[in-house]
Amino acid sequence: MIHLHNVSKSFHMFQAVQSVSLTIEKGQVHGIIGASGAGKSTLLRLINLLEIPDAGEVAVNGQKLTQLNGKALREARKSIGMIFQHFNLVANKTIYENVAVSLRLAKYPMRQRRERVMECLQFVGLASFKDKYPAQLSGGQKQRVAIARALANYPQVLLCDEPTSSLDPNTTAEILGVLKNVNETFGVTIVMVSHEMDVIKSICNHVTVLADGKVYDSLAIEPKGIRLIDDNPENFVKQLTEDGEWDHA
Ligand SMILES: Nc1ncnc2c1ncn2[C@@H]1O[C@H](COP(=O)(O)OP(=O)(O)OP(=O)(O)O)[C@@H](O)[C@H]1O
Repeated sequence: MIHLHNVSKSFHMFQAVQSVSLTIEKGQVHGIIGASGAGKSTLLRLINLLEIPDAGEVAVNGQKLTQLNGKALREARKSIGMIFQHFNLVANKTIYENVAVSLRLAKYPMRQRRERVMECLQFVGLASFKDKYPAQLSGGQKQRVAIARALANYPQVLLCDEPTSSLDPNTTAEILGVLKNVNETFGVTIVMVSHEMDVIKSICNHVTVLADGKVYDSLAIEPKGIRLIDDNPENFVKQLTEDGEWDHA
């Protein structure tokens, strides 16, 4: 489904990604983890050619993206959705318009746009928020809108760049639940960058560990499931005053 072959990317002489080869099979929830600066986001952005590689080959759905440009690349990108840490919603557009914009850009048939927007908002549980603006939503709700927008064009791949890093633990769990549902319901292959081991272990069934722009290891794992925390204030106080809590750090 996704094949990277000897892909490299430098920024001003600094090699952020160095000759990476990686295969991600259809239907995987594939995590990418590593230290800050390891090249995780750059690697993710190389998959849809948001970053153009200096060398190497990127193929998605059997299409060599690195051999495409202009219209053909835009067309191929429709099958690759993306979400970001800071949601990237358009502040002065309603929730409805934020999702509709991706259909407009993809020249989705005009008459069917409304139905498709509402289908996607329903999937993420936010149909009743359609006339609100991003500033009126919580972080978790904004990320759900971003997921609806990314799903609008029926992608086969969803790239997630630190999708839960701005969220509290229980909202993180909620978003991970939505992503798992996207994978299971539509068979969408998910590639998720995160620096949080708990996030990676919860839903990923394959993980690539990056170090200094190179693949350190790539392995199959058994997802541990999504863990909710008790966010009752009593529990916070209890945890703050209990001995041995530092072990959790
Ligand atoms: N557009 C850019 N211009 C210059 N340098 C860049 C650019 N994008 C990334 N880099 C550099 O490339 C290296 C890898 O960055 P990248 O964001 O891919 O790492 P990361 O593993 O995702 O890090 P973090 O977890 O901190 O986000 C970093 O040293 C970064 O400063």
